[in-house]
Amino acid sequence: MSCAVNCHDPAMCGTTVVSPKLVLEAVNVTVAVNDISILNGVSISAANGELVAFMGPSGSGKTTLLDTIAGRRTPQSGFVKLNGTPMDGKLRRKLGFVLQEDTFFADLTLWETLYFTSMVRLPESIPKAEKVQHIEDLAESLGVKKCLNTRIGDMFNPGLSGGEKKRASIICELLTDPDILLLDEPTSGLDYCTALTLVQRLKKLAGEKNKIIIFSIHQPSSQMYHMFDKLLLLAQGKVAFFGDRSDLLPYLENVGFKCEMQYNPADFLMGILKSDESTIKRLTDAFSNRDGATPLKDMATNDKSVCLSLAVTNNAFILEERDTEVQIFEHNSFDQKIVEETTKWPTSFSTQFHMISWRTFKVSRGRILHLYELLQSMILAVILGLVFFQIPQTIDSIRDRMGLLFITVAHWTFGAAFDAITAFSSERGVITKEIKAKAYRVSAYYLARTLTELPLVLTLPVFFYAVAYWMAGLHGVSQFFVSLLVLLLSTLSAQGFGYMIGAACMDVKFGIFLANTTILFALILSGFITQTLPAWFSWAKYLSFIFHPLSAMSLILLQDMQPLPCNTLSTDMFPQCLTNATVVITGKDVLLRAGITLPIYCYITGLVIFLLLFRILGCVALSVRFKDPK
Ligand SMILES: Nc1ncnc2c1ncn2[C@@H]1O[C@H](COP(=O)(O)OP(=O)(O)OP(=O)(O)O)[C@@H](O)[C@H]1O
Repeated sequence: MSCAVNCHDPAMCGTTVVSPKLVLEAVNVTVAVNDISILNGVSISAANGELVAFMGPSGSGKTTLLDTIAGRRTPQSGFVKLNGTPMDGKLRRKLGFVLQEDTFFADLTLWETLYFTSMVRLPESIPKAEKVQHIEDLAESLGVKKCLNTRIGDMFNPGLSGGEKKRASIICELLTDPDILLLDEPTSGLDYCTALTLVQRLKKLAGEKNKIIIFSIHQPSSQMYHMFDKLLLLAQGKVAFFGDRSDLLPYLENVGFKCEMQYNPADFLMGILKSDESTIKRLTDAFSNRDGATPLKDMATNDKSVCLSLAVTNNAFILEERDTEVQIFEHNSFDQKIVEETTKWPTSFSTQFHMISWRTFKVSRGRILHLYELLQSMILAVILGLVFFQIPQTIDSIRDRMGLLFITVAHWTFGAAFDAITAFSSERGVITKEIKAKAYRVSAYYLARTLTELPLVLTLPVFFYAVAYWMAGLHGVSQFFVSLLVLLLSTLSAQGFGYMIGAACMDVKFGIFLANTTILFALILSGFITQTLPAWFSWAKYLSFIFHPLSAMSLILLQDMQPLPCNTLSTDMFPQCLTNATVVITGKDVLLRAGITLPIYCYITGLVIFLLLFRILGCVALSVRFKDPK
């Protein structure tokens, strides 16, 4: 396969314009973290049709600058403008950002991933058939059409290759036809030919579709280097050069750094950018103090690659290149429809809800109803069923009944909460990327995620409880269904608790620690482990989200139990057996002893309040997390 590039090929080098002129500027951007300067007065500008490369050693600030341009980081000073207007949420919709890491759902195929993106991020006015065609066209042009039905994969179950994933990330952004495309190290991890082909395609895209394409790159080959229109050299957060690529080597020679003919200019540049402090200081000082520095806005408008004039007639763009060539492009209705929709959410709440539900169901089904999960639940239920097999109707076996209820509720509380925390953390990367790209509303995500998982989350507890309940012979049919309902509500409340912790804690380990500690406290406070809490602290059990379902289930299963005669073993639990050996113990006595004194609706109400509270707080925590940077 030949990797040679014909840079005299107009299609490859890009000379056509199909949309109005755009100038993106970052002016005097300064970013610092904890008083450590990361970017120091960096200014760049780019116009459409240009391919701009950011080069610099690792840690020089390339990603930080891309993040700042994309609005993912707020600079301490300086600003980012598009055509002179400060970038805000609306203008950022014109911008696509391909992150350094490719974050996807590993279990989805490439087709499903692209289909989801196009359905939520493209306006509803575009027919589905057109969206599907758009996916296929982009997959074709970036050379991944053959793997549309391959799953994305991860390190455990590989799917797409690294290069294919990178191109998938680029297609996800290109689907919305952004005017500006930012890419953080799109060639990292790719072999020479794949990387070169990718840069060729970006170059072609910038030229043919008239986009501003800005990307960071570590070590471009000589062929790649000559495709860049503009170049930013960063060293220790300062600009060592920014301008036309063709001006760079003459400029460096002027300030005392001559690149020999036989050198790859990129290697030469990286060599000087990685040299000692004094050389870097010389370079950055020379650039900031350069004579006759061209004002930034002129740097963009004077650039040769945008020396084009644009005229728009009815339904066609007529383009004149300054030289001789005249080209006419049919107005692209697909692009136009996207442009019209840049000022609001691309799709309605119901479409976002529908598509996120569609994806959640596909992703969660494998996770929650995994064969191991089912086996684990069934084995545990059978073991409990055997240990508590057909519990006899005697007073000393009351502890066993309550013990079985306690284990059941505790098991599903821990299970649902931890599953929610870990699942949430595993998809956090994708969600963060999509929400920051304004693909959908946080509320649509949260509602779809919560409702879609309901049937999946509830399946295993139903199987578990059915096996354990009937093996232990806890009670009759109606009590089974009512107590099962309470168990399911309790599981949902625990899942909501997990979502809330997952949304609030960036650190998964801390989230698990927090959830573990809180659930243990809730178990202790429930009154089923100890009843020796001080009287002044007795109200605390109502704060336990486990006390309410346990109390409700105990009421359902014990309140109408047949009266049981005292025996010598029951005197500890029921002091009345001491004074009168002929007395019988009723369900009411048992419940009173366990501190369950309220009617059942009070406990169910308490449980529902916790359920709703956790869900609402989870949604608030997510919204705060993804709040738009100013
Ligand atoms: N939140 C942060 N807290 C502390 N330091 C940070 C933070 N973010 C970035 N930095 C530091 O800022 C510097 C620039 O980081 P940045 O990721 O922008 O570099 P880069 O040029 O993209 O590097 P690479 O090529 O390795 O991706 C690094 O030294 C990094 O450690």
